[in-house]
Amino acid sequence: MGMDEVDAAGASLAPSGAMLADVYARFPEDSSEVLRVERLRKEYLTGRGRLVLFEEISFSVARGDLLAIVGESGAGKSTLLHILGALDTATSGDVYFASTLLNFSSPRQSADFRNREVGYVWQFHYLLPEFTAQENVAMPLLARGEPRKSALEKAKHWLHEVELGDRAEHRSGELSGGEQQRISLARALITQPKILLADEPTGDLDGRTADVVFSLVERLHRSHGLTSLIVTHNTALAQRCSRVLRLEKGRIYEELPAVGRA
Ligand SMILES: Nc1ncnc2c1ncn2[C@@H]1O[C@H](COP(=O)(O)OP(=O)(O)OP(=O)(O)O)[C@@H](O)[C@H]1O
Repeated sequence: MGMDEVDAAGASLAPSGAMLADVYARFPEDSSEVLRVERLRKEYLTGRGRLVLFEEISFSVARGDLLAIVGESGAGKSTLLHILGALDTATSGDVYFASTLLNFSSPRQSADFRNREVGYVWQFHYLLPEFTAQENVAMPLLARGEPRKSALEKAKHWLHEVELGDRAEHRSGELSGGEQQRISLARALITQPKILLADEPTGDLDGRTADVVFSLVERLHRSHGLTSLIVTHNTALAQRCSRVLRLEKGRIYEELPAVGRA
């Protein structure tokens, strides 16, 4: 498969240091660029010296992209996803969200960005086993202070969206791995995030269950007009995405679409 190194798109950029509040004000509905990464570098200082994970990587993500991030174990895929979701910071380089530089001056500001704009699904679901499926899905809204009744109503709706409407009262610990992952997808989407970030969402599941969960991600991605970035080792699932970015030896490459892929 041929690979082309990705270039940053040439759209105009907001002035450096623009405040987070601007993100909301400046997100025009017809804007097609959701994320832009410019010359991103991440390194760790370890006991054995400097570990450069990636350097000078640049790419942009358009609204509606279903983008797979692939690469060898240890290539830095999770780290990249964490930086894009404001859970980690780069050593240098910039991340723009809707043309505005993410430049948080406090942990509270970055938490606010995450809570409003980003939905996360992890390989391990992090559901609270003693709480019902409905309560788990409602959790991000309850954490924001939304009244319990309306948070639970919305959670019921999202459980239907992931085809688990009949499991609302079940404790999450009583459900299967695939069902728990569908609940964590509903929990990620209940806040109606602008981007969905998923780190190996099917990594813990058998092949058939992985297919069910991924098909659900595809359907919700389409029906809710999401922009989704998915780290995966599963090449068959990656090939079902609209774009595939490969992290390799500290650089990022866009894989050309397979012949015949839509
Ligand atoms: N805080 C840290 N300090 C030092 N090294 C770290 C730290 N966090 C991660 N690393 C190293 O960075 C590298 C990339 O980790 P990362 O989890 O991003 O890779 P990955 O591509 O997602 O791997 P996998 O596919 O195995 O999950 C690893 O070698 C890891 O040991």
